[in-house]
Amino acid sequence: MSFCLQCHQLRNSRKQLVFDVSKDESTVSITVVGASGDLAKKKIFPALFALYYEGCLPKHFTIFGYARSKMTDAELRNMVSKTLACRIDKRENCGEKIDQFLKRCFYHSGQYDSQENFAELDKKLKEHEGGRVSNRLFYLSIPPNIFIDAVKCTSSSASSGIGWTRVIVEKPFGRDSDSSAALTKALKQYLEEDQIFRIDHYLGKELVENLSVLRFSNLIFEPLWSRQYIRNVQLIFSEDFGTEGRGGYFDNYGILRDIMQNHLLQILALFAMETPVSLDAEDIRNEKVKVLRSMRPLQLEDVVVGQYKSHTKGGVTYPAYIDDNTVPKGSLTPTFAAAALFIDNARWDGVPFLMKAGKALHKKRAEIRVQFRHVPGNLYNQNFETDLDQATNELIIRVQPDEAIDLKINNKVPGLGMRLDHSNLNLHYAARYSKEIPDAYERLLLDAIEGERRLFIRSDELDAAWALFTPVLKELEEKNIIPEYYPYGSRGPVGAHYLAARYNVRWGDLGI
Ligand SMILES: NC(=O)C1=CN([C@@H]2O[C@H](COP(=O)(O)OP(=O)(O)OC[C@H]3O[C@@H](n4cnc5c(N)ncnc54)[C@H](OP(=O)(O)O)[C@@H]3O)[C@@H](O)[C@H]2O)C=CC1
Ligand SMILES: O=C1O[C@H](COP(=O)(O)O)[C@@H](O)[C@H](O)[C@H]1O
Repeated sequence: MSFCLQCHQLRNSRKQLVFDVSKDESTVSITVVGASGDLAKKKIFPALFALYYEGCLPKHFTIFGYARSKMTDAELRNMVSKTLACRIDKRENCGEKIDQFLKRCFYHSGQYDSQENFAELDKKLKEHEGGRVSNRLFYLSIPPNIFIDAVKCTSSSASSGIGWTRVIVEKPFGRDSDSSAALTKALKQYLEEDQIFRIDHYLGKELVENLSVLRFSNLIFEPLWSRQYIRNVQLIFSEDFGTEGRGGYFDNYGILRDIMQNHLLQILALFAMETPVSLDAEDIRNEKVKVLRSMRPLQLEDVVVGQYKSHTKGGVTYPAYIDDNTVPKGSLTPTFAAAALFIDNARWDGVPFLMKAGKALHKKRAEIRVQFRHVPGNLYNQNFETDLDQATNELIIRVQPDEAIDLKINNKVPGLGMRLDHSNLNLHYAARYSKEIPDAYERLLLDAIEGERRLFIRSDELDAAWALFTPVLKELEEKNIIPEYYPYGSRGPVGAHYLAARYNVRWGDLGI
């Protein structure tokens, strides 16, 4: 019961309350299409369990796995149980809760383009729904080339009769403006825009959600949030592993499409948008679209691309990107990119927004760094021991790991002299809050169940995002631009530093 209460508190703090966990007699059926796959195992089933554990799923719910692989209900439960055992074992009464959860999980094997197989699924769903008002959520966790087949079959043969039907679509949403528009058009043949939940899981990360709170509920930040006080903004993503097993997918997309055009650009839009009229999904997304449309399409001279090469360290040899068997020989696909973007509006004119994203780098990290301008006529310029560039204030929002907000300030070193030092005012989540931070997929799945669209991508947002990246992606490919090779586990290509230097920027993560 305490779990339900927690969830009620969570819900009540949200604007839209769609159902009451304890009283609602309607049912929610969640079908994970592609249930045998990597994402389903790694993220979707664990997130669904976490929601169940927290009492956030409605009283009547059923989870179905759907894929071509032959599996019985017991085999699906076994697969889910294994993945849960290795991920969520720290919670109280976890074993008991897992058993209860698994009893609500079922499996149906079928093709993604078979109306007949989806009609069989529909029949099973109806049996479980027991004549209640049925709401159905389909999570398409399948490769993009079969999205449309699955959407067509879902909408014609397995959608809910009386309740709602929603479909979560995973990225990639196309690979350029044209393919994205074609995907949107195809989806809209079968679904209304308000049934489509395009997921960008970075929007579900705690510190990304907190970005608007930080800006709009603290007097001390919003007045500084402009070209007048901010020198540059850096959006940094790095992983300390390579494509490992996903090279086949990755090679068709590359880091600009895999991370920058979506995750980092979404963060940028939230960071830079004007104050929305309200916290309603449409108001927020309107502002995001506006700021994206005020941006200049990325220019080739403002991009540096790299690819990781093999490296031996401590007797271990780490593979090159092209050593992955699923990657075509001689592939030039970038596994690293740095880019400078600009927003041509009154607030941000001339402020470089620098992005850096890479795989197989020295650290796993995602952060936003805001470097403020110098203090004009600073009385203490002579008292710094380091160069003045390092004496500017910096706000660091660490999205992961070890979620934190640090504000770098200057202070006097205690003592009789007058020496200045830099220190961090910090909010480190692990120290401040004992509760575990929910995974992004938990938040987003709950939002989709509740019909909250704020953290999902609208089709015009997608168009605006692709308009910024499509020209440069075409140019990189047409001109066969050779990436700068960087050793696996390094800090990436030196070109990223030259690019930043062109705009008088020093990457803030250099010293860490
Ligand atoms: N994995 C990740 O970390 C992330 C994935 N995504 C996106 O989520 C979606 C799912 O990803 P992921 O789980 O990694 O994908 P998988 O490659 O694991 O595919 C999921 C399932 O789809 C079926 N499938 C795979 N290839 C084909 C094919 N060519 N034709 C028909 N069915 C196929 C398989 O099930 P079966 O054979 O049983 O039918 C497979 O288990 C993709 O759109 C991906 O881009 C997004 C972010 C991160
Ligand atoms: O969408 C993707 O994200 C993951 C990184 O997600 P995170 O939550 O673990 O930071 C990335 O590895 C993958 O290539 C990409 O498709």
